[in-house]
Amino acid sequence: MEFLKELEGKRFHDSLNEIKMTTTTTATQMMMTIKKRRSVWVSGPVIVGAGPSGLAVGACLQEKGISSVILERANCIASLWQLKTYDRLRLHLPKKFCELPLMPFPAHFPTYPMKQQFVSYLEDYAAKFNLNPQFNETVVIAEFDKTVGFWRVKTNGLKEDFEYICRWLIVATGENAEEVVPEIEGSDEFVGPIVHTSLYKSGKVYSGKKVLVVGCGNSGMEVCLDLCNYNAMPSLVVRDTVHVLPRELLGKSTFGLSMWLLKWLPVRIVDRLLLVLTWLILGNTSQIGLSRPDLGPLELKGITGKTPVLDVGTLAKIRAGDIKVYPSVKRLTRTSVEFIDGRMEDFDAIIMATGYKSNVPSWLKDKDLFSEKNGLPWKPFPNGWKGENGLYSVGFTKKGLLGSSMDARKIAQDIEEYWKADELKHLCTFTRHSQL
Ligand SMILES: Cc1cc2nc3c(=O)[nH]c(=O)nc-3n(C[C@H](O)[C@H](O)[C@H](O)COP(=O)(O)OP(=O)(O)OC[C@H]3O[C@@H](n4cnc5c(N)ncnc54)[C@H](O)[C@@H]3O)c2cc1C
Ligand SMILES: NC(=O)C1=CN([C@@H]2O[C@H](COP(=O)(O)OP(=O)(O)OC[C@H]3O[C@@H](n4cnc5c(N)ncnc54)[C@H](OP(=O)(O)O)[C@@H]3O)[C@@H](O)[C@H]2O)C=CC1
Ligand SMILES: O=C(O)C(=O)Cc1c[nH]c2ccccc12
Repeated sequence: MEFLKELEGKRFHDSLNEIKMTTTTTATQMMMTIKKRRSVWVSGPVIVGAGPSGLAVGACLQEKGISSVILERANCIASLWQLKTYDRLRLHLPKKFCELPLMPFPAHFPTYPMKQQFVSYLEDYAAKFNLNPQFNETVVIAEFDKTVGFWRVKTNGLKEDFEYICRWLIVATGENAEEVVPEIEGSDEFVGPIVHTSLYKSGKVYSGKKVLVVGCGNSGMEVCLDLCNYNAMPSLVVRDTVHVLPRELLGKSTFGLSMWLLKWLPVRIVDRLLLVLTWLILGNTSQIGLSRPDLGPLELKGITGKTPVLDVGTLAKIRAGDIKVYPSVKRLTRTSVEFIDGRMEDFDAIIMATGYKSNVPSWLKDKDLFSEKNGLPWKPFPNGWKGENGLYSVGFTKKGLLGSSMDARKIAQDIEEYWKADELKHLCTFTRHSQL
């Protein structure tokens, strides 16, 4: 133990030589690797995250002749899409609302591209703009060093740890960085698997099984449908009100139609129209356990960020009795689930479709741009993209990929102004020196 204390002391005194330890049961088995944290000076911005948002801002900067360094904890771009989503996933907004700046989707892509098509678009996008993220590097601390006027961004890598020193720091780690898994009484007792939707690929492994899906956002609703298609027996926990809209209305995408109507009409009127049209197509959803919030879908999205569910067939399955709807879970026992209305039912597996959260407060020391409570910018859209001292945020607008593109453009434009001013300064200095 003394040995450990000594090491801790050394770690404290030696900030550049980070010491990493993994301990097993005995001191003799103690393995120790000493990892040096190498400092890297970056003349352009450092972008944290190589999802669509990080790539979008990298491309916009590149177009202006500004190279950036992109740091990514996973081993690939768009890790949310490649590693944490189910097989049948498609964009649920038409492609024209999901394309990143400077490169449209290929014309042959369908209106709602499949996951693999979206990923291949992103790969082509990264290649076109020569974006080569540093993979397997997790940002663990980023803080502004007032004494020198630069950001210090510390990463942990597989073999080496780094400290990047830069003037601009762009946060692109996303609204969906970490899974939210609420604690449920009796989880330890339940004998079946309890998995988050980020690990769900398809219903194949659940064929013939009774599965409880907790959460009725877009993930929970679509996972239920997928389970039905693989002959599993899903039930859905709906704890609160929810807006379910058809993906298309009057032959147009609901999202596209909403955006068009919003150009002419106030949000409340558009919501009214959407709900009347929805009622004609989907009928009364409260009869099947899905009551609607008092606020309309777009007004609610604007105020709370809660995305309406875009139905792709789940409602019909609920109506047909293929998916049962339950209220909140009270507790779990070995094989069954007790609901708050007193009903009990046996289940083989539980899928937590309970969403995600930002991880920014866990690594960004600055507290001015992002709230520590929810890891999102304090200021609502469209004002949350810029902080102090060269700090920016992209993709935290609750407006999907369209929001990411808007942020990315603004950030690149803003940095370009400083960049040009710097170039001018250097030019002046150079001219002065050559005149001497
Ligand atoms: C299932 C699903 C479907 C969706 N469908 C749509 C849609 O159809 N249309 C739409 O507009 N939006 C959609 N969204 C919204 C979604 O937020 C965007 O699609 C998009 O992925 C957001 O991109 P992003 O780059 O901001 O975040 P992400 O895609 O989450 O990328 C962030 C990256 O940052 C990395 N990272 C996180 N923390 C660190 C760290 N500390 N150090 C280094 N790297 C880190 C992550 O590994 C990740 O690769 C969907 C979301 C989900 C979950
Ligand atoms: N095809 C597509 O393009 C898809 C897009 N998406 C997008 O991905 C993002 C994440 O979606 P999703 O994974 O569905 O997460 P969401 O955050 O949208 O939904 C989480 C759901 O879980 C519920 N919930 C949370 N905790 C509990 C609990 N303890 N008990 C019961 N219910 C609980 C929430 O209820 P409450 O509302 O009451 O808090 C909510 O219904 C969204 O932006 C979504 O639109 C997702 C899937 C497909
Ligand atoms: O998929 C998401 O969660 C998004 O943020 C994009 C989105 C889907 N449906 C919407 C309705 C209003 C605004 C954005 C979206």
